Amino acid sequence: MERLELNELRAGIDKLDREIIALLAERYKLTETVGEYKAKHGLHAQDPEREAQQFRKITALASQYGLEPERASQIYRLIMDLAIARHRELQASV
Ligand SMILES: C=C(O[C@@H]1C=C(C(=O)O)C=C[C@H]1O)C(=O)O
Repeated sequence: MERLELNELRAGIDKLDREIIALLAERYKLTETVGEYKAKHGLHAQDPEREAQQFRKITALASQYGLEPERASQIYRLIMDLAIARHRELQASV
């Protein structure tokens, strides 16, 4: 691989990272609102039924886009765990 090609690949990565961060921030705002609703109504921070539904969707989407479903699941496990931790914080502050 030439140096120029490496730089082009990295520029592509930088562009995608900006989009990923923007989308994660948007997702975070939605989960924050869900967390506030749950805290207000005394609902559990974690919802295993919703998570099972999410993982079915995520693994199907990953296959569709050529990403290993197991990798996508690992990434989403972390994203969801962070949302759940935040929901627990919100519940503790009610
Ligand atoms: C956001 C929610 O809370 C938790 C986080 C989830 C997520 O990040 O997708 C899914 C289920 C819940 O364990 C929710 O219940 O919808």
